This record gives sequence, structure tokens and C-alpha cells, in this order.
Amino acid sequence: MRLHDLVAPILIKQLIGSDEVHIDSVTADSRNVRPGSLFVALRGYTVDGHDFVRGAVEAGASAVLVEEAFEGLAAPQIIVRDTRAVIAVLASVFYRHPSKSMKVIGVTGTNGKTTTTHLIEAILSDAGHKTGLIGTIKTRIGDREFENANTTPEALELQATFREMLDIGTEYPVMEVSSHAVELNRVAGVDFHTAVYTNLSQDHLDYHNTMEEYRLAKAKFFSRLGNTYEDAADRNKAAIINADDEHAEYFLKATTAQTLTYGIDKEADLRAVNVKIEADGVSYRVLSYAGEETFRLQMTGKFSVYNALAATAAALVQGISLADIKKSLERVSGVNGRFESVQAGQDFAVIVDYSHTPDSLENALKTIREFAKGRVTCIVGCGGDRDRTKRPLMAQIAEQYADLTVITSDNPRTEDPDAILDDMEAGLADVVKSRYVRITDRREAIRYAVERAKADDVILIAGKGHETYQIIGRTKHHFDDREVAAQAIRGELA
Ligand SMILES: CC(=O)N[C@H]1[C@@H](OP(=O)(O)OP(=O)(O)OC[C@H]2O[C@@H](n3ccc(=O)[nH]c3=O)[C@H](O)[C@@H]2O)O[C@H](CO)[C@@H](O)[C@@H]1O[C@H](C)C(=O)N[C@@H](C)C(=O)N[C@H](CCC(=O)O)C(=O)O
Ligand SMILES: Nc1ncnc2c1ncn2[C@@H]1O[C@H](COP(=O)(O)OP(=O)(O)OP(=O)(O)O)[C@@H](O)[C@H]1O
Ligand SMILES: N[C@H](CCC[C@H](N)C(=O)O)C(=O)O
Ligand SMILES: [Mg+2]
Repeated sequence: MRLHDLVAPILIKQLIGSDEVHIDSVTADSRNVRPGSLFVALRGYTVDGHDFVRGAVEAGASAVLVEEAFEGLAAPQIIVRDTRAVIAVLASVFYRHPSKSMKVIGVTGTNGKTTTTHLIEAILSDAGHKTGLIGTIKTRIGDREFENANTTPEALELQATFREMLDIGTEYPVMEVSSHAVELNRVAGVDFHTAVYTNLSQDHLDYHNTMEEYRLAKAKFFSRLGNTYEDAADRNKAAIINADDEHAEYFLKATTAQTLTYGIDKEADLRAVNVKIEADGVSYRVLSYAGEETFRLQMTGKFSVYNALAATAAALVQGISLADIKKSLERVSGVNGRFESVQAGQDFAVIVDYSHTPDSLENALKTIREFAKGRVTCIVGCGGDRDRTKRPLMAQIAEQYADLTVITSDNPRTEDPDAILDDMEAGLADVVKSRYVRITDRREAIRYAVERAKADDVILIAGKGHETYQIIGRTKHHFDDREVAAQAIRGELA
């Protein structure tokens, strides 16, 4: 592709050299530069991509896209105000706008993104559609699956993924859209067909500073939806909003697309009534403009009803019947690491869950309280190099709902594991010591809880869900809560 054509849609401050060169790859990582590459310098959190511009040209870059001019550079330079803002547009142009030829469904919100995307994907593929998936657990393109560094990939990787999906005939990419992704313009060039909002609660305040900023990042996603009504596919573009969430009105206002609401407590286009939560599932009746059905899910908790309602709304918009949606959702046994139960022949319950925010932890524990016959133990930690303000809150929530709380390590990353536990313990200052224990080693914490469990008790192991590793320092060690719990139950950890 000619550089001239590639950069045609962007506002250029200055062009140094010729834009007639040929570009056959675009990258923001100097380590991937080869002859024919356009290197885009991004200012990161750890380093500045501009420091690698000269190196990129030495490695053969055919041109660079930068925010400041470099003297005596042996390659053409395109200078723009904000490279991060234009990279998403470039990525879409370079891969020939694949999102325009598919119906991209994006799910955003603090909790429930992974679960909801999996549910939507299950319904659509049961209905005979070719789907793709992008999110926390994995990306799936046709039969090819791989793990991601981030929940939502950077724009170039995202558009390359869309291109590959389109080339094999995918109709529906279903993806998680994190607030970081919106803020960092990872999804700016994506033509979404359906946008789903789950909820908003505290997380990532290390990054977004205030809840208001965090909410704005999510709102940007909805404000980009709509405004095009060129063909039939555009016409049923929709924003799907959780009516029970306190920010519902805000998101409804943020979009010009058609909207569909879902809820349990408040009036909504899709409403669940008669919600009955049990240990092995939840049942409810959906009242909607598309009819009524009683659902019996294999997943439990009120939050599962919300995720299922969101998925139901997203599927109704695509023209799938409520009866077919019911069949698909009832077939789903659960999502990897989300409220997953560990069975190793014990007479108490062990549940592994990815609750790593105050809100999700509270939901998980409230749900357990609804069916637990015996004592409830909560094993919980907080990730290092992440939002510190959630630490005391998560410890408090665990202590409030559980009979025994074991605070332990999650992924300490580059922080001192004990300093993280100090932050958590600060939330337990008024709590009698017998209600909680502090065990830094996660394996030991799980063993401690399992050894003390009696018939009918419930142990919640929160925070890591599907993760099969623990990051200590910069090293990823193999660690799987489900595996460790089973070993503890079988007495193999002693
Ligand atoms: C805060 C954040 O989002 N950071 C992302 C960012 O890292 P960074 O800003 O530190 O990048 P950097 O290392 O400073 O590099 C800056 C630029 O220089 C380039 N570079 C660097 C070195 C070199 O030799 N040559 C070179 O060209 C890099 O390719 C990059 O373009 O760019 C990286 C490369 O794309 C991302 O992997 C990284 O995500 C990190 C792993 C991360 O932890 N992100 C989290 C906070 C995140 O995004 N989470 C959300 C939500 C999670 C949820 O679901 O709750 C997500 O979507 O995953
Ligand atoms: N709708 C919901 N509301 C509140 N909590 C939820 C909801 N759905 C799931 N949870 C809880 O949050 C945890 C994470 O769920 P899930 O992985 O689906 O969310 P996510 O938004 O993808 O999270 P992440 O941002 O970490 O990728 C679950 O293990 C469960 O405890
Ligand atoms: N996508 C989230 C996952 C957190 C999971 C938890 N186990 C942790 O490590 O904090 C993040 O990177 O903030
Ligand atoms: Mg997720």
C-alpha cells in the first residue's frame, strides 16, 4: 500500500520526505520492524516509542509516524499531534476496514464482560452463525485459539484479528471492550454493530483516577455507536443497557443508536421476574417485547441472570427467537473460572471465581450466602501493580459475608506481597483477629481453608478464576486454583 493512501484519512501536521513509498506492514514495536514497515512511535507508560525511531529506521523502516520531527532521518516522517489517536484509524485502513463487513458485538462494564461475550457467542453459533471471540481468556478465530496479553488488544493487533476473521467468513466477532481500550483508542476505528453495557463499579482507579473519568471512558464507547444508516445491517444497530445500574440513564443519553434495556428490579424492555437462586443454578421468567419464557441456567447468582439478560437482548437484536436463546443459554454449563466448582470427592463445596473487584466479590459472596448450609470461607488477595484503593474494601467485604476470611496473595507482580496484604489488612482494623487469617503463600492459604472445612461448608477462592499462573516479580509461575484445591482436598499438599 502507498504511504500516501494509508495516511489519507488522517490530519497531518507536517510531512518530511516523500509519501510515495510502499508500506507492507505497520507496527508500534521497533522490534518487529522490517523493510517496508511503517513504524508508529507511541508514548507508553514505561518507555517512549520515540526513543526507538532511529533504531527502527536502521532496521529498515520505510517511514515513521511521530509527534516530533527527527533531524537527518533516512526515512520519510509523518508528524501528527497524537500518534495514539491516529494509529487506530491507520490500523483500520491498513486492514481494509474489516469491521465494516461483519457485525461486531462489543461488551463493556466492570464485571461480566467475559461471561456475557461467551453467552452471546454460544447463542449465535447455535443459531448457525460463524462467530469469533476476543477477550480476557482467549481470542478465537475460527478453530484457532490463543491467549492475549490484554483483555482488549491494541488497535493494530485487533484489526489484524478482524481481517483474519473476515477472511474465513466470520459474521460476528464478539469482543470485550475494557475501559483502558476505549481510553487508549484501541477500539477507535471499529465499526460496532451492537454495544452492551453490564455495570460500573470500582476498579482500575489507579488508571482512571476518578469514577467520573472511568465512566466517561465507557460512555465514549456508546457515543461512537450509531449515526450511520446506510444499509439494513446498520439499521438495527443497538445499545443494550442494564436498567438496574445507577448509571443507566447516563449511558442511554450517551448514544444516538437505538436502545434496548434489561433488568430485574426496574422496568425494562427485557425483564426477569421470579428469580430463584440455588446452589447449582438459577431460574427466572423473561418478560419481553419478543415474548415470554422461563429459563433455568446451570450458572447461579443474580449476576448470572444479568449476564444472561444482556446476552438475550444482544441476540434478539440479531433476530434470534427467545425460544432458541433459551435453548442455548440452558445448555451452557459455565464459563472457565467463573463460579466454577471443584469436585474432588469432598463433602463441602469449593468455588473458584474471578472476582477481583469489590463489587464482584460482594456478588459472589452474597450468592453463596443464598444457598450455603454450612460455614463460608473466603480466600482472597489483590493483584500487585493495580488499583490499591480496592484492597481494604475487598478485605472488608470478605469479612462481612464470610465466617472466615483468609487474606493471601493474588498476582503480587513487582510489589512486595506482604505490603499488599498490609493494605488489605488496613480494612480489617476493627475486626477481631479470630475472623480472619493472613497467609501470604496462596497454596498454603488454600490448604489451610480446605483442612478446616466440614460437611456442607462452602469455600470461595476468589480473584484468579481461569488463570493458570501466579506472577511474582516478573516471573509467571504455574498456578491453578482449581488444581491446588483438588490437591489440598486429596491431602497431596501436606
Ligand atoms: C497501561 C497499559 O495499558 N499498558 C499497555 C501498554 O504498555 P506501556 O504503555 O507500558 O508500553 P511501553 O512498554 O511503555 O511501550 C511504549 C511503546 O514503545 C514501544 N517499544 C517498546 C520497547 C522497544 O524496544 N521498542 C518499542 O518500539 C512499544 O511497542 C510501545 O508501542 O502497551 C502494551 C503493548 O501494547 C500493553 O501490553 C500494556 O498493557 C499492560 C500489559 C497492562 O497491564 N494493561 C492493563 C492495565 C490493561 O490494559 N487492562 C485492560 C483491562 C483489564 C480488565 O479486563 O480488567 C485490558 O484491556 O487488558
Ligand atoms: N454481571 C455481573 N455483575 C457483577 N459481578 C459479576 C457479573 N458477572 C460476573 N461477575 C463476577 O465478576 C467476576 C468476573 O466476571 P467476568 O470475567 O465475566 O467479568 P469481566 O468484566 O470480563 O472481568 P475482567 O475485566 O477482569 O476481564 C466473576 O467471576 C463473577 O464473580
Ligand atoms: N484484567 C485484570 C485482571 C486482574 C486479575 C487479578 N488476578 C489480578 O492479577 O489483579 C487486570 O489486569 O487488572
Ligand atoms: Mg474479562
